[in-house]
Amino acid sequence: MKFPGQRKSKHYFPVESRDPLTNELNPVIQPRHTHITGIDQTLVDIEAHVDEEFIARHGLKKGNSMLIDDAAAHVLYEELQQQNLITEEFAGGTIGNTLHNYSTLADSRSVMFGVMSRNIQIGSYAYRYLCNTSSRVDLNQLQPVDGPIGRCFTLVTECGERTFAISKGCMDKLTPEYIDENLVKTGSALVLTAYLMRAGDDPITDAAMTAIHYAHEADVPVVLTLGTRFLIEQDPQFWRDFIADHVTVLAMNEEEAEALTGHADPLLACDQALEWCELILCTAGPSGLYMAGWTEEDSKRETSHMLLPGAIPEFNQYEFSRPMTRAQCEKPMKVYSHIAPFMGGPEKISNTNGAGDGALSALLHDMAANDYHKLNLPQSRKHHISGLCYSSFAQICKYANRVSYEVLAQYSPRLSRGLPEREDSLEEAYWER
Ligand SMILES: Nc1ncnc2c1ncn2[C@@H]1O[C@H](COP(=O)(O)OP(=O)(O)O)[C@@H](O)[C@H]1O
Ligand SMILES: Nc1nc2c(ncn2[C@@H]2O[C@H](COP(=O)(O)O)[C@@H](O)[C@H]2O)c(=O)[nH]1
Repeated sequence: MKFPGQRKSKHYFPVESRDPLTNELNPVIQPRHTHITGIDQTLVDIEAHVDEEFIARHGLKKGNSMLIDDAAAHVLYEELQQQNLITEEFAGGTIGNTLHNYSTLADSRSVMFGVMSRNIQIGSYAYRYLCNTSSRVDLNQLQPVDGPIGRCFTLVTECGERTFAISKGCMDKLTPEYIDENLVKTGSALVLTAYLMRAGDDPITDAAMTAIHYAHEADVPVVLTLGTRFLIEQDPQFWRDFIADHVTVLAMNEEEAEALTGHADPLLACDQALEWCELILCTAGPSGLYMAGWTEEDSKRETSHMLLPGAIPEFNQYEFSRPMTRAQCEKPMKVYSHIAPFMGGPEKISNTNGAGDGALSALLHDMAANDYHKLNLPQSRKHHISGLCYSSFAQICKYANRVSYEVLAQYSPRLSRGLPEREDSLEEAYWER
């Protein structure tokens, strides 16, 4: 497990290089490792640059992710091929991307539950999916199916917006027996997407609910990313109840946040959604990102950054506090943080595909690092108070933002490598420039 956020460690990280005093108290020869788990619809992104007329002609809605049937997929694919519009084909799926990016950043194991074609031809989509996934993502639990994985036509229009048309294949055929109870229960987090709930009669929804049940039994945080506003605005009350009943950490963009809460202001949306869950990551495109959560009143920490105006005045006052669940607090108080895009964003953004998933993988890294540190150094001062994360709200914002930038700069939703090694301190080497 790498240190989250590539900054100088004040606590012992990696855990082997500890203070000689604590070594005597509790010698650890081999650190104990942690992992996270996730469920996804196994998908390959087929990226093409098209105009808005193309989107409308194929009955799609700009910015949405829509399911299309085999006939529509055939027509779409034929046209893309004939006009030579396909620019890239790479492994996708919102949770697949998040697990891959987590494993790349943390240099640590994640486990993916999903399906995979039983017979794989070299060069097929299934083959590409496997080739384009980090070897730190454990794919041994995948359920074999007799058919293709899904295809996600990722149609990028001139403004950089991406519209998804999903040809399902067998991506929703995952059954609950393929969810390994022990792996979920021993994980640092279980990560899911709202897309898993739109599978109709296919079993992946039951598989997700089974995993959620295992996670709750073992007190493992359940992390949900909302996917697209179009899905949420169909039935916001369903999602509010779902989050209140099942979700610990919620990730969304500002449009999904508005669909969920009715608030266009991301800060007010976060404030509202905090009534239903414990921690929120809300990305807001060119406006950067917000985090909101709970901390213990008695251990809150004041920021040294400028106090920010907003719908909640000086909302970032305690952003140096660490996120906790309400159950971990005697006197819970709400904390908010915001950050503008790293270095103002890359000079050129060809598309924003996967920027939000990238931010979430950084948050997951911080959560898993906390678990890892606690498992190996339970007596550390860090764990006198139980927290959800290793770092403060402000520090996680920086890290998440930095990772989004990297995804935007490299034209693919999956990181090809971790953050640059020279960036051994975000504050000194990079951030303050
Ligand atoms: N146009 C942009 N300029 C600068 N940074 C951006 C831009 N779009 C996205 N980002 C960065 O990427 C993060 C995630 O982007 P966003 O578009 O909100 O995610 P999603 O893919 O979930 O819609 C933002 O918080 C910001 O840091
Ligand atoms: N599991 C699913 N993933 C989907 C679906 N529609 C799109 N996607 C994936 O989202 C990422 C991009 O994420 P974002 O951060 O830009 O929102 C992309 O790689 C697609 O594969 C879906 O229905 N299910």
